[in-house]
Amino acid sequence: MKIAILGAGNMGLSFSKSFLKYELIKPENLHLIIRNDSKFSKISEEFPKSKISTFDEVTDLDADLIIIAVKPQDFQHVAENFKFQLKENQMVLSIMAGIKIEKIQTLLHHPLVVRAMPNSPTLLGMGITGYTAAEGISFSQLINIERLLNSTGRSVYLENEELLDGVTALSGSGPAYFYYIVDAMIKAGVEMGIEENLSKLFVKQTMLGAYHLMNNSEKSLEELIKDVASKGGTTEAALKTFDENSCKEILKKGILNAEQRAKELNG
Ligand SMILES: NC(=O)C1=CN([C@@H]2O[C@H](COP(=O)(O)OP(=O)(O)OC[C@H]3O[C@@H](n4cnc5c(N)ncnc54)[C@H](O)[C@@H]3O)[C@@H](O)[C@H]2O)C=CC1
Ligand SMILES: O=C(O)[C@@H]1CCC=N1
Repeated sequence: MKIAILGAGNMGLSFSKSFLKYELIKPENLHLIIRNDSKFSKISEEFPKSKISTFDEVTDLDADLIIIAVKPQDFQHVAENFKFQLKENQMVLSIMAGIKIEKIQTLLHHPLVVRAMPNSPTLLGMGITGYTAAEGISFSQLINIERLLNSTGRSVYLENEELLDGVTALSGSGPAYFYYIVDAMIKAGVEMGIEENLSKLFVKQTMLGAYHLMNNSEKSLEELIKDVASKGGTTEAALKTFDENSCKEILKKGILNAEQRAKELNG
């Protein structure tokens, strides 16, 4: 299989590394397409055997799968400035937030589009991707794509494309919410006089341990909270402040706002 990555940024390169790591493609069969020359030498050092071209240089694209990993805001420009024609049997996999399959099909004049929403832990093979496909894509074509996605972590097929905006808001953006909470905890530690490095260690190990406990427990989240929060104790004092300030509601509101933004990105 030959794969072209249109937009070799964070996600495009994470995907590329996973495909090579799990030997799903040969490095010679990977074609990285970049906006301009500025990152050429850095990328060619990382991918010495792969083909690297700038967008304007590509006049013919010899790939079975083209992964579109540019920002949604750049997509229209990209689609209108293709110097190559997509061939009938080429598959397109978009990981752009918000942009619907129908819009991609229309702008690319091409029916074979799969839309996916990964997240940044794909870099470690620990991501999760929700994906859906245009009508007319065969089961075996879909399985091939799923095999690639699974090299970046887990993947879940969704029948209903509308849900992908929710997935974007939940797991696509999710790592940033997690870092945001971790950051607030580390800063609280520093304010209480704990050295920053130590505060980081306490918080990161707490998140790791709590994740595993949650994952290995039969108990509900409420019960797990109860296990930590002793009556009249410290945790209860913290949770009271969170509830008084509607923390959970605010987090939920933010996530719904992310979903709304995904819908707006389709234009
Ligand atoms: N960063 C994340 O955690 C996630 C991002 N996404 C989606 O992945 C896509 C890429 O996001 P990132 O990798 O974070 O952005 P990025 O900015 O790191 O990568 C985008 C790349 O596209 C390149 N580009 C722009 N125009 C181009 C052109 N005409 N030809 C070739 N390359 C061009 C840019 O130079 C840049 O390197 C976005 O559509 C985003 O919605 C999806 C899930 C998670
Ligand atoms: O923030 C964004 O728009 C992209 C989509 C999900 C994560 N990053």
